[in-house]
Amino acid sequence: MPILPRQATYRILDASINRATEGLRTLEEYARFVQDDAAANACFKSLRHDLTTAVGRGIDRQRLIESRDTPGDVGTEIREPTEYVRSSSQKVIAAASARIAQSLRVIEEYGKTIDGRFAAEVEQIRYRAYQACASLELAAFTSERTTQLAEAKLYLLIDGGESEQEYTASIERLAKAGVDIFQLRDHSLDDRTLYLRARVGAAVARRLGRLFIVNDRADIAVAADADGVHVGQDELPAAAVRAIIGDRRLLGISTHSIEQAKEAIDDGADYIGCGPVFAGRTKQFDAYVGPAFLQQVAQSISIPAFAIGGIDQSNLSEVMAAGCDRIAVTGAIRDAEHPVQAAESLKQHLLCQSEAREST
Ligand SMILES: Cc1ncc(COP(=O)(O)OP(=O)(O)O)c(N)n1
Ligand SMILES: Cc1nc(C(=O)O)sc1CCOP(=O)(O)O
Ligand SMILES: [Mg+2]
Repeated sequence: MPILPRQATYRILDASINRATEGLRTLEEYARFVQDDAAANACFKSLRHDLTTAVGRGIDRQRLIESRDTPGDVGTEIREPTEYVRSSSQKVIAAASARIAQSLRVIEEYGKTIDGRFAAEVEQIRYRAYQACASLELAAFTSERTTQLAEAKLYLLIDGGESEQEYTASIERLAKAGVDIFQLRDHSLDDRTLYLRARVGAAVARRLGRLFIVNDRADIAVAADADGVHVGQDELPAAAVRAIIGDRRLLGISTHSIEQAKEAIDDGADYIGCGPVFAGRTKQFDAYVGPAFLQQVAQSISIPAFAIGGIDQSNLSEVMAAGCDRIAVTGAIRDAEHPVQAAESLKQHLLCQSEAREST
């Protein structure tokens, strides 16, 4: 007497095999068409093929098909609201990876009631799938970051706020108002608080599809799982930062001349800050680069470049006339009477400029 009704076991196996192969196919397509990664594509294809071969060897296909009863399946009507929402390709990968891992485990467990050798084969496929899914998910994170960075226009430097609640509520409001990148820059916080703010800020920003960068501190950026770190000319050199953050997180470097901008690219920066363009209240300087530097950058720098220093609604047109449609600000939003409206307005002007440029 089998430990489970045979018909039910075959139904479970049939559903789980379909789920696993669909998940593997989802990742195969991503590796092939999004990542152009032939090795990853081949890896998922061989996993799918090996699963089909193992099933063909260990499970009676006729019984599998005969057990299928989709109209009578009480589970097809049950849906979580999140099943219909994938806000990024990385979330598609994460969902497919989870589905593959779960269904392979189900196949393995119920497969044991039919054929132990089949279950052992599926176990090996499951281990290989874990590794392949993790690699692809990490690669998806990286390309998502790069895409978000390439599309970013409005970058805001923030402090840690009066309280964690006020800080996260502000990030949420300003992300919805159009801020694409947040940078935590707060020299008054102790390391523990800086880390805690970075961690919660990075999580909130990720949930809202925004990037989160930590100022100066590569160690805290990694510990808090932020998207990257921003360093200045007198701080850790790029190679030392990379040794801490790796290749998957973003590196931003402050530049004050075209020579520094070119050097930053050679050093592997993902983006640069270009300033100080104008005088502002956040940080004092002896000299200002003005829009002339932005013009040089627009003509010869290929990575994303954010103009910074005293930029607000009153001088944004000068920045844009210099060919720059990306800005990093503090005071223009922090000190505005209505920060949300200030962010919305800056973003709208930046997007108009980009659209006008793309259409010419
Ligand atoms: C986007 C961006 N650009 C420039 C800076 C300035 O960095 P740095 O020169 O290191 O000065 P501090 O911010 O550390 O005072 C920045 N933070 N962000
Ligand atoms: C922190 C910082 N770095 C700058 C640079 O040019 O490197 S300008 C700057 C201050 C940015 O704040 P605000 O928008 O209020 O001027
Ligand atoms: Mg710095």
